[in-house]
Amino acid sequence: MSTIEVKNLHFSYVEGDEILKGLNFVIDSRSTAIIGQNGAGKTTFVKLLKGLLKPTEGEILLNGKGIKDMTVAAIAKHVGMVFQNPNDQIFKNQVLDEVMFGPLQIGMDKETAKIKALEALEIVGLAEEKHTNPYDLGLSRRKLAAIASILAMDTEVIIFDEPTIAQDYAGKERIKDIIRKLRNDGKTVITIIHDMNFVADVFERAIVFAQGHAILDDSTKMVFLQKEILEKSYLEQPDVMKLCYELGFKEGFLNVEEFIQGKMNKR
Ligand SMILES: Nc1ncnc2c1ncn2[C@@H]1O[C@H](COP(=O)(O)OP(=O)(O)OP(=O)(O)O)[C@@H](O)[C@H]1O
Repeated sequence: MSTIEVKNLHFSYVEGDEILKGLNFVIDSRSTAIIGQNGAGKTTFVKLLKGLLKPTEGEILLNGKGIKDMTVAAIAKHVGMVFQNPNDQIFKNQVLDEVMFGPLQIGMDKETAKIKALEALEIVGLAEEKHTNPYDLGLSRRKLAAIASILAMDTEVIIFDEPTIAQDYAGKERIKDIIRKLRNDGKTVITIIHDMNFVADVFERAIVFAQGHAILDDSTKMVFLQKEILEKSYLEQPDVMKLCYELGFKEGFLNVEEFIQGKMNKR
């Protein structure tokens, strides 16, 4: 289990226009969703975490070491990131080669890289497609191939940027299982996401970014109970929670399973 400490983190692309205005939190073992309206600075934050951008002030410590003192290649051995658009990530002609590329880049030997790649393809449900050209896969399965290529690197930290875009129900369920498995395997999972129902189903912690600050940071349930603050940040509660309030229930249930469980317990 790795530790990530974010200390007084500031960032500006353009001088005088701060995007991040002093973030402070510690990422722990809980699976964490980062939510917030468009332009809130979520992607900027994860780019800082990957070392692709440098803070203008403050720092991020990975296992106690300042990220700004590490090379992007050194950070890549610890932090893997699945990009929003798989086309930004995929460039090999065969799924297996694509999924082996990341592990080889971070110094894994060929044999281990192949084993890790085949395992990862199994996890995302693409074992049968190892010889397929990734561009012959539809967008949702291409995205799963991109996820496999990061899983195969076996990094301690895995970041997903909008994993559910272009996924149908089955794809979303598979990605939920992947995130739960990673978390249970002791990986640190951080996900930028706009789909609040997905957040409610999977993540243990939610951090809300707004105007350069982390304005809420708590268990997913506690965050979603802050209806007024969420509305000010142009965020919605999950559908089941909204429905329960509309129907007059006092409790804030996150999803169908929790609702059924809560009602059964009262019988
Ligand atoms: N390379 C860049 N140069 C200048 N400004 C940028 C650059 N990249 C992002 N920005 C600006 O920084 C702000 C934060 O962008 P960022 O992509 O981090 O937000 P986000 O919360 O990830 O948004 P979204 O949910 O739309 O992906 C936005 O106002 C954006 O226009």
